[in-house]
Order: sequence, then structure tokens, then C-alpha cells
Amino acid sequence: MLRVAVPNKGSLSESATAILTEAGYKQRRTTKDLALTDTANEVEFYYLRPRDIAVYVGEGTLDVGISGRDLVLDSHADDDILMELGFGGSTFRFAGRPGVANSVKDLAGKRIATSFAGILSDHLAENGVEASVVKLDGAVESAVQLGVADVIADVVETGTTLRQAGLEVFGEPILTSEAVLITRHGVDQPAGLQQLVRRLQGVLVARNYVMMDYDIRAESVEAANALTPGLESPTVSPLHREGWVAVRVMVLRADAQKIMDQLWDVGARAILTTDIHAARI
Ligand SMILES: Nc1ncnc2c1ncn2[C@@H]1O[C@H](COP(=O)(O)OP(=O)(O)OP(=O)(O)O)[C@@H](O)[C@H]1O
Ligand SMILES: O=P(O)(O)OC[C@H]1O[C@H](OP(=O)(O)OP(=O)(O)O)[C@H](O)[C@@H]1O
Ligand SMILES: [Mg+2]
Repeated sequence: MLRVAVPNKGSLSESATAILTEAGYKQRRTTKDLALTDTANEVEFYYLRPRDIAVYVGEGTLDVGISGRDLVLDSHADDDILMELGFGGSTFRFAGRPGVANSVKDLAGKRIATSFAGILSDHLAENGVEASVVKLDGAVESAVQLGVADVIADVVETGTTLRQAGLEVFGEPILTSEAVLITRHGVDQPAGLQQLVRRLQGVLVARNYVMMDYDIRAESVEAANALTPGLESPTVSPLHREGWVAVRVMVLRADAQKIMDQLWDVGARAILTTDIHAARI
């Protein structure tokens, strides 16, 4: 059985369970359950902290897991990132009281609080900056007010927590993160992993694309195809009406309205979009 680690709580948990459910896997009924066996798909799910998932998978104790790119890098575990999952987006940034620093170069000799000491130390070393790292478990934004640090390095999503603490980001983002699927580096892919990856990719396609149908005069089909090249190639079928064809093609959901306007301008009519419920590409 494929052994899969899933975040048990926190920012990644709900979306991780949702994407697995959408991919046709059984998920735990209550947040108290520690594990669940999906016999039909021959997969065992283990619900763990995403920071620990990077370690379990890196050690090879579990075959594959969902964690955050920042947590994987921070752990220095022996993981490979197989795919990005399109949720749990955040940036990892420096922040401090206004004017305290403008870039990483200003941090020499300063005290920096973080719960990602691995990422922070790597970043300071890359920039040749010597500073002292104050390792905290959470609520890092309070460290400046409480006097244990001069600046912080933390996860920023909306920036609300920083504003509430009277802090501002400075310097370039240290990294951008999102939820990722990981396996142990350098091992043969276990049975069932390819199926999991294909199913998750299918969910991402269904979420990110819509199906678009339209009718157009045959002489304009090349102009329309330039706007909607599709993943492979559009399906073009004859219409009963002489000189017209029907086109069916996948387009990015985010671009759909703009493309419908552009298709209209090159003569397409009866332009429809429909949701895709599942896909294998
Ligand atoms: N607003 C956010 N706050 C914290 N982490 C976030 C946020 N948005 C996305 N993430 C990502 O979630 C992962 C952190 O997972 P974790 O389970 O520790 O979340 P958490 O919400 O901080 O949980 P908790 O603080 O309750 O332990 C990281 O990969 C991080 O980049
Ligand atoms: O930019 P925002 O949308 O405000 O989100 C970022 C904040 O959310 C997380 O804190 P969390 O609630 O997980 O508490 P923690 O610091 O104790 O982990 C993270 O550590 C930041 O503090
Ligand atoms: Mg947190």
C-alpha cells in the first residue's frame, strides 16, 4: 500500500484533504483520526504536522506527503518536490519596525526571530551576513515588541498579522511557498505513486481550465485557433450549416472571459464555457 502523509491541521490541512477527496480518495471523517486506510485505492493516509511530514518522507518512513515548500527547505530533509499543488501560497519575508532596515545587508549583528531557522540561516549565509537567529515556535510578530529580537523573518500571506504588530516588510522576499507533493530523494517510485500524481494533476486541470465551445465560419478558424490553441490541438467538427465549423477546446479559467471577447471579434458565435469535473491529461 502507498503510504501518504497529509497535514492534520493548520493552513494546509483543509485544502490537502479537499484535493485528495476531489481526486477520488477516501479521507478521514473527523480531525481526531490519526490515519485512514482507503482499501479500494490501496492507499494509507497518515495525518501529521506538515513540518514533520518533510522529515518522515525524507527518512523514507512514508512514501509521499503534502507539505509546504518552505517547510521542506527549512528541514533540510532528503525530499524531492514532485509537483506543486496550487494552494497554501505564502511568502517568507523580513519585517521590522519602520526604518529599522532596508535589506538583508543591514542585518549584520542584529537579532532575528523566526520559526524557520534553517531557511533564515541559509539566506544569511548566502548573503554573507552574520546575525543572531532567535528560534521561536510561533507568534513571531510579537518578538520585536517584547524585546527579544530587532527584526523577524516570517510567513506573510495577507500581511494582517504584521500590520497588527506595527511591523513592515523590507527587502526582497526570501522565498515564495505553496503546498507541494514530496517523495524521498533518489528512491524508486513506489507502486501507486504515478496514479496519485496523475489524479492530482487531473484535479488541478479541472480547477484551472474550462471547456470552451464555439461556432465559426471555416475561413476564420485559423484566427480563432490562434486565440485558443488548446493543450494539444482544438477539436474542429463540421456543422450542418454550410461553411461553418464547431470548435471545442480547453482554455485557462482565468483567461476565459477575455478569450470569449476576442473570439467574438474574429466572428465566433454561440461561445459557451463549461466546467471540467475530472481529467487525465
Ligand atoms: N497564513 C498562513 N499562515 C501560516 N502558514 C501559512 C499561511 N498560508 C500558507 N501557509 C503555509 O502553511 C504551512 C504552515 O503550516 P502549519 O500547519 O504550520 O500552518 P499554520 O497555519 O501556521 O499552523 P499552526 O500555526 O496552527 O501550527 C507553510 O508551508 C506556510 O507557508
Ligand atoms: O499575513 P497573514 O495573513 O496575517 O498570515 C501570516 C501569519 O499567519 C501565521 O501565523 P499563525 O496564525 O499560524 O500563528 P503562529 O505564528 O503561531 O504559527 C504566520 O506565522 C503569520 O504570523
Ligand atoms: Mg503558524
